[in-house]
Amino acid sequence: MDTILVVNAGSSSLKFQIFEIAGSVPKRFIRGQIDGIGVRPRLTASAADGTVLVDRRYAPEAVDHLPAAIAETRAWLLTLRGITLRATGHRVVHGGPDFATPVLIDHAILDKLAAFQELAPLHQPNNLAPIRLAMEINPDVPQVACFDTAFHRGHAPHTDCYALPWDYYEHGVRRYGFHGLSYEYIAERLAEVAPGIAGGRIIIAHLGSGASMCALKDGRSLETTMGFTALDGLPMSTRPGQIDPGVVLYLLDHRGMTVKEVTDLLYRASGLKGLSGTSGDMRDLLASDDPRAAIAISHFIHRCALSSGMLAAALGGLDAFVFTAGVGENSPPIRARIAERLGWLGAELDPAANEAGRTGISTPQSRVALYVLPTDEELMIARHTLALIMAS
Ligand SMILES: Nc1ncnc2c1ncn2[C@@H]1O[C@H](COP(=O)(O)OP(=O)(O)O)[C@@H](O)[C@H]1O
Ligand SMILES: CC(=O)OP(=O)(O)O
Ligand SMILES: [Mg+2]
Repeated sequence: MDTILVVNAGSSSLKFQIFEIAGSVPKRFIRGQIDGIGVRPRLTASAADGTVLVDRRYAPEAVDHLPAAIAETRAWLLTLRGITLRATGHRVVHGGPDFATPVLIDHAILDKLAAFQELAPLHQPNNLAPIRLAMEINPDVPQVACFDTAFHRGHAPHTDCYALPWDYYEHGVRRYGFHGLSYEYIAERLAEVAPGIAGGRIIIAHLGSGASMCALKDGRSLETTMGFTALDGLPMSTRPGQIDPGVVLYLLDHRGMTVKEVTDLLYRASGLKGLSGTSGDMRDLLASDDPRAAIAISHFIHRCALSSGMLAAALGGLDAFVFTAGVGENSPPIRARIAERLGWLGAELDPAANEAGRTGISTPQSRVALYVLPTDEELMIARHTLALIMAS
C-alpha cells in the first residue's frame, strides 16, 4: 500500500498518522502519538476504525526527550508490514517571512528553517530533528514541510507590524501567527458543517497546550493572537501569553537573569503551570481545589474573553465562535465559562449540547453560533504533501 507518513513533533508530544494514498486524497490508516514526554510517556496508536494497535507506557526517564520518542515511534512503525512510504509530511512551526506555502525540503531549505530555531525554541528543533533523520535514513523519500505560519501570511502590513522602526519589519520582526494548519483545517470543516456561516465573521479558538485564536473572514485569516513567536497572546500550559516587554527588561537588568534563564521561564515555567505552581495540564487544574489552580483557570478564561473582544473588533462583529484543540475539544466547563463571557456579543450556550460535546453548542436563538470541531493538523499536512508530490 502506498502511504504518506505525517509527523507533528510538538513541545510535549510526537503525533503521527499514516495515510493511504487513495487517488488524489489521503485516507487515514493509522493515527498515533507519544505524549507526556518526560512526565508520563505513553505510546498509543489506533487504526482508522478505532482498533487499538499499541498502548505502551514508559518510565519518565525512558522517554525524556524528543529523540527518545522518535526512536520508540520509529521502532514501532518498522514493525508494520505491507506499507510503502511515498513521502513524509512534517509540521514546521516557524516558516519566517518567505515560506507562504508547503515546500519540498532539501539541505539548503533545512538550513534556512534552522535559522528560525531561536524564534520557536520549544518547537523548531523538534520539528527539524525527524526531518534530518528521515533525510539520512530514506534519502529517496520526499520530505515536505508544512508551516504553522503560512495561513497568516496574507495579513496586511499595518496589522502584522510592530510599532518599531520600519527597518525591523523589513528584517523579519513581524507578527507571524501560528497554529495555521489547525485554522486552515477548521476553516474547511466549517464550510462543510455550516456553509451559510463559514464565509462570515468567525473566531477560532485553538486551546491546547499551546493556545491562540484566529479571526477568520471569508475563510481567510485576518488577525491572530500570536506574534513574532508562539509566546504571545493567550496564556498557555507553560507560556505566559501577552506580557509587557518591560518585564523581560526588568528580569535581565534588575534580576540579572541570563537570556537562557528568561527563555526557560517564558517557555517552560510560566502560564498555567507557573500561576498554579503545580501543573500546566488543564485537567489537573480542574480537578484541584487549590486556590492557585482556580486563579490560573480564571486568568485563562479572562484572557480568552479579552482576546475574543479584540478579534471581534478586527472582524467588525461576530457570527460564529469555534472551540478546538485539547482543551477546546474536551472541556465543557472551560467552554461554558468562555461562552458566558461572549454573552455581550450575542452568544448563548446550550448547556446540554455543550456537556454532550455536540458539534453545535449554542441555542437556536443565539446571535453567535458556537461550535466544537476537533482539529486535524495531520490531515491538512497529508493533503498538502500529497498535492505537492503529485505536482512535482
Ligand atoms: N478533558 C480535558 N479537559 C481539560 N483539558 C484537557 C482535556 N483533555 C486534554 N486537555 C488538555 O489539552 C492539552 C493538550 O492539547 P493539544 O491540542 O494536544 O496540545 P499540543 O498539541 O500543544 O500538545 C493538555 O495540556 C491538556 O491540558
Ligand atoms: C505553535 C504552538 O504553540 O504549538 P503547540 O500548541 O503544538 O505547542
Ligand atoms: Mg498542538
